Amino acid sequence: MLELRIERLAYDRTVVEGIGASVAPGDHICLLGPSGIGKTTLLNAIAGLVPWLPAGAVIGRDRIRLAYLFQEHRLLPWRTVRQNIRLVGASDETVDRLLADVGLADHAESLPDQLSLGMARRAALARCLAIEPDLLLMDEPFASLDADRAGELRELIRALLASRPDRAMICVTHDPADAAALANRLWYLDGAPATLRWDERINGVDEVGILLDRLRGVVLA
Ligand SMILES: Nc1ncnc2c1ncn2[C@@H]1O[C@H](COP(=O)(O)OP(=O)(O)OP(=O)(O)O)[C@@H](O)[C@H]1O
Repeated sequence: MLELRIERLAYDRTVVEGIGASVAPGDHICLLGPSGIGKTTLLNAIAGLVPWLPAGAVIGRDRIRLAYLFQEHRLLPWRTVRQNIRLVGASDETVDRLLADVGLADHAESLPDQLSLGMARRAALARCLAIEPDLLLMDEPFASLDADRAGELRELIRALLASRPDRAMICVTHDPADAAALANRLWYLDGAPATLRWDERINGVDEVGILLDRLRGVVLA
């Protein structure tokens, strides 16, 4: 689906370098790493939001549909939830179905400012799904939510991923619980400049625990 050959991502200094990896349909990747290491920068590069990245750094993106759930909801504040989702080309019927899926059936005509943080994030997720993405990128989708809301949203995303097995996902997170719930592959970004120190396929919560123990070994080594 995607081939990453990213030599360098730099602002005033090089943040990330030497990323070589491929992403296949059905990959559910959690991208972990210390704060400020470059996870969002890498996700942005994958999304095509780093304009100076040379052609050939991310191969295959032009052949897939991609949606990005940003940390902020990025809904247009002067449009209703329905209008925001219709902007990506969804019919009213699709909007209603997706809003029901994310538990916002009663909020189609609300403005984003009338929603709580968690509700706005679910509305943004519905907009992502309206794109029918082959690859769903998410940047800390559970950040700033209380444990109950985060758990609900995690469960919702897990169910949505299960409903279309060939869809791929890359989710930036700090929380190993997200990896346990959502991932079948873990990436760990670390170093200065940062690179993928770790790229492991996983399968099941026990294995996540074992891998995270090994990962702690890598981090502490
Ligand atoms: N637009 C920018 N201009 C200059 N430096 C930036 C910019 N965006 C990010 N950086 C720097 O690049 C580094 C990586 O930032 P990035 O947001 O990608 O890290 P992260 O791993 O996603 O962090 P966090 O886990 O805290 O969200 C940081 O040192 C950050 O200060």
